[in-house]
Amino acid sequence: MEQPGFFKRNWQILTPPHGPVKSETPLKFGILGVGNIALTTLIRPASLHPEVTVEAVAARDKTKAEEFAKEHGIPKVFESYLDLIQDPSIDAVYITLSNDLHLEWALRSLAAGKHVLLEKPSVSNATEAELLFRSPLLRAPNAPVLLEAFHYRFEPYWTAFLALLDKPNVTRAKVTMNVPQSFTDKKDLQFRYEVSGGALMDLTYSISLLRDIFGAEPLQCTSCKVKRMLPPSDELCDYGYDATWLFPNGGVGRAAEVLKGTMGWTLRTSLFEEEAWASEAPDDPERGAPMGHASVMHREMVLPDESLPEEQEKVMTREVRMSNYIWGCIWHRIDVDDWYIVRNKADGTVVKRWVERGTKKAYTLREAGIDRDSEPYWMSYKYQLDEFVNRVRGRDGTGVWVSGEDSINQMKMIDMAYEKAGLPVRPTTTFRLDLSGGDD
Ligand SMILES: NC(=O)C1=CN([C@@H]2O[C@H](COP(=O)(O)OP(=O)(O)OC[C@H]3O[C@@H](n4cnc5c(N)ncnc54)[C@H](OP(=O)(O)O)[C@@H]3O)[C@@H](O)[C@H]2O)C=CC1
Ligand SMILES: O=C1OC[C@@H](O)[C@H](O)[C@H]1O
Repeated sequence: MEQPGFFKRNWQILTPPHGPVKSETPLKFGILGVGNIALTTLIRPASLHPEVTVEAVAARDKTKAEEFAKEHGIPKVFESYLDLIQDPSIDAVYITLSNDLHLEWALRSLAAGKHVLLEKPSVSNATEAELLFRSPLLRAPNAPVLLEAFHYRFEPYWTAFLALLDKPNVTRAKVTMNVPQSFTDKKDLQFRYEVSGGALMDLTYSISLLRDIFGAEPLQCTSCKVKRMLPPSDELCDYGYDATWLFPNGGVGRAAEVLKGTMGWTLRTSLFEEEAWASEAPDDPERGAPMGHASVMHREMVLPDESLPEEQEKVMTREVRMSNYIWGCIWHRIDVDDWYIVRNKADGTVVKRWVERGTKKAYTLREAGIDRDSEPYWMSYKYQLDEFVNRVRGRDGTGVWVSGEDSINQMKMIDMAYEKAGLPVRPTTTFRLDLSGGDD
C-alpha cells in the first residue's frame, strides 16, 4: 500500500479519521487530573481504538474537571480522584498527575483493582519504584496491569532503529533532546523539587533510550553536569543535564537534554567527529533536535574478504542515527553509515577507505517488520494503548512492553545521575498503602 506523504500524514495526525465502531465490552478508562497532555496521550488514541472508551475524569477542582469533560465528551465527572478509582464501572486509570503523586495514586488504583497507565517518570526515585513495581498487588492472581507510559518504545520506527544495532558491540551512544523554552515557559511542575520535577525526571526519555540501546543497565554514572534553576526559583531543580554512564560492555552512554532550549537543531551529529562527542553543554542551541536525536557507534568488526591479500584485512564500523525519536510519527529519519577500511594487519596503515550510507523509516508496524495492521497517522500513544489493551485482555501483542523491572532500573539510573551531580534524589512520599484493608 502506498504511504501518505508528510503533509497528508500530519493532517491525519491532527484530524484522525472517524474512529472504529466500539466493542460492547470496552475497557473503560478514567483520567486522574486534567493536564494538557491527556487529549494527545489518551483521548485521541482511545477514539481510534475499538475496545477503549474514556468514561470519567476527576480533578482537584470539580469545575475544571467538568469543563474538561464537556470539551472532550467524557460522560462522568467525579468529586475526587478517590471517588473515581472506587467506581466499579471503571476498568483502567490513566495517571497524569505531578510526579510526586504517581506512587500514591498508582498503588491506590491497583488496590481498587484498576489497570494503570502511569505517566513517565513512573515515580520519584528507585525506592518508590521498588515499592510500586514489586508491590504484592501485582503478584496476586489476575493482578491488574501496570505500565509506565514510555510511549516512544511502542513506535514502529523505534523497533526499526533497534534492529539495526548490535547491542553488545555498542561503544558509544549519545542521545539529546532540546525542548524549546517556548514549550515549557508556562509549565511549573518540571521546575519544582518538592513535586519531583527536574530535567532528569521530566526528560527521562534519553536515559530510557540509552538503556534500550545498550540492552543493559549501567554500572555507574561517570559524570553529570546539571543546569539548575536560579534563585528565587528552586535550586534543587535541574532544567538541563549532560551525563555519562558506563555500561557493562565497556561502552559509554551519554544523555543531554534541556527544558529551556531553543528551536535550533542539528540533524546529524556523527560520533566519528570527536567534537560532536566532546562538545554540547546543556545550553548549546545546536545540541540536538527538539524532539530528540540518538547516535550510536559500534566497535569495529573484521569482515572476511577472500579477495584481499593475506596481509590485509577489511574492517567495518557501523554508526546508526535517529532523528526525532519522540514524535517521529510527524517525521523521522534513521541513518545507517557503514564505514569500511582495508588495512595492513602488521601496522594498521589504511590502504582504502569508503562509507556506505543508507536511510530507513518506519511509519507503520509492517515497515518495522512486524506483521500487524497499523496506520501511518497513529502516534506512539496509540501503539502504546494497543499493547496495554492486549495485556489486559491476555492477548499476544507486538512483544514491545516496559516491564516493572525496567521501570525500577530507569529510576535507578536517574538517581545515580542526581547523586553524581550533587543534587538530592527526588523526595520519597510518606504515603504507604495499608494492604490490611485501611487506606494509608
Ligand atoms: N507522555 C507525554 O508525552 C507527556 C507526559 N507528561 C507527564 O505527565 C505528567 C503531568 O505533567 P504535565 O502535563 O506537565 O502537568 P500538568 O500541569 O499539565 O498536569 C498535572 C496534573 O497534576 C495535578 N496536580 C496535583 N497536585 C498538583 C500540584 N500540587 N501542583 C500542580 N498540579 C498538581 C493536576 O491535577 P488536577 O487537574 O486535579 O488539578 C494537574 O492536572 C508528568 O508526569 C509528566 O512527566 C507530560 C507531558 C508530556
Ligand atoms: O514528556 C514530555 O515530552 C515533551 C516535554 O515538553 C514535556 O515536558 C515532557 O513531559
